[in-house]
Amino acid sequence: MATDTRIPVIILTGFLGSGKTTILAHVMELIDPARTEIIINEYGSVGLDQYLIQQVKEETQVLKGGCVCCQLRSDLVTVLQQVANRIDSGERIDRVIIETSGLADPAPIIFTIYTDPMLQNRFRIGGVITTVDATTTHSHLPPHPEWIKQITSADWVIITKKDIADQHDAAMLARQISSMNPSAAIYTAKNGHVNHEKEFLKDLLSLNSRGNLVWQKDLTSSTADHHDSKETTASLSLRFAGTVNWSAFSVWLSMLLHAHGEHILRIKGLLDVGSPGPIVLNGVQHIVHPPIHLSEWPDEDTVSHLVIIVRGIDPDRILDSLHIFGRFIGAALVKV
Ligand SMILES: Nc1nc2c(ncn2[C@@H]2O[C@H](COP(=O)(O)OP(=O)(O)OP(=O)(O)O)[C@@H](O)[C@H]2O)c(=O)[nH]1
Repeated sequence: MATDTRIPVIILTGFLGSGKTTILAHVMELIDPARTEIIINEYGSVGLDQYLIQQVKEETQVLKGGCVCCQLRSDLVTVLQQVANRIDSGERIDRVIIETSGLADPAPIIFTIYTDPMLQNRFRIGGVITTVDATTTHSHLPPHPEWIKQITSADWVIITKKDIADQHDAAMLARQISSMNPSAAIYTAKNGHVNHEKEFLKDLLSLNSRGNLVWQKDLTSSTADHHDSKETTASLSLRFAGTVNWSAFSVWLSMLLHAHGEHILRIKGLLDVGSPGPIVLNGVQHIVHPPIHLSEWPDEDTVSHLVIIVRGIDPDRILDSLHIFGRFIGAALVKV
C-alpha cells in the first residue's frame, strides 16, 4: 500500500475560553516545535493567543477578525499554500495545527482542505481535538450551537479544568459527550495537562487519522455560514491609553459579570497596570481565571488591549458602562 505523504492537519477547536491555547502550549512542549506549523484563528480583531504560544514557538500565523470556517476561509487557503511552498523550498514541516476560534464549526475547515484543488493533494486531516470546559458547560442550557458541532466533529474530546470543576458535573458532561459522539476518545485535563498524556500524544501523532464518521458525513453540507445562533454575537476590541487602575477595573468587571454574565462569552486582554509587564486577563462567561502578571510585554505594543465577545446583548451597553467607570479606571478608552 502506498504511503500517504500529505501533511496532517490537526484541528484544535472548542468553545470560547475552553482551554485550546493552554492545551496547545503544553502539547508544543512535548513535540518538535520547529517541525510543527501553528495557525491560530481569533474571532476578535486583536489576537492575543499567540503571545501565550510564543514561549514554546516564536513564529505562529494568526488569522484574526472572524472564523476560518467562514469569513477567513480564503485566508486559511492562502496560509496553507504558503506552508506547501515552504516545504517545496526544503523546509521540514511534519504537521500543521490549526487552533480555531471558539465559535468555529470544524466541518467547513475539513471541507476546504479536502476539496480545494491544491490543498487536497498536499494536506490531509490528522484529526479534530475539541476542548470542553467542565466549569461552564452546565451554564449554557440550551447549549450553544457551535458547542454541539465542535463535539460531534471531534476525534478526541478533552474535558478541561477538571481541577476546578465540580466532579459530579464533569462526570455528567463526559456521559453527555459520549452519547453525542460515541466514536470520540475522551480525555480530561487538570491545570492544562491532559491525563494519559503519552497515550494521547501517540494517538494524535500516529500516521492515520482516527477518521470520525460524523464529520465525513457533514462534508457535503458545510459551505453555509455556520453562525446560526438565534442571538447576535459581537466582538468588542478595546485599547486603553495610559495605566489602568487594576482595583477599579476589577470592580467594574465583577459588576459587569454580575449583571450580564451569561451574555459575556469571553473576555481576554493584556493590561498595563503600571508594572514593567502587563496583567493577562482571562474571563470565560461568569468565571474570571486568576490573572497572570507577566514580567515584560510580549512585544513592542505596550498599550492595554481587551477583547470582549458577547452574545444576545448590545455591545454598546458595555462601552457605556466602561465610559461611566472610565474616570475610576484611569486610562482613556479607545475602541479599535
Ligand atoms: N484551572 C484551570 N484553568 C485552565 C485550564 N485550562 C485552561 N485554563 C484557563 O482558562 C482560561 C482560558 O484558557 P485558554 O487556553 O486561553 O482558552 P481558549 O479556548 O484558547 O480561549 P479562546 O481562544 O479565547 O477561545 C485561561 O485563564 C487558562 O489559564 C485547566 O485545565 N485548569
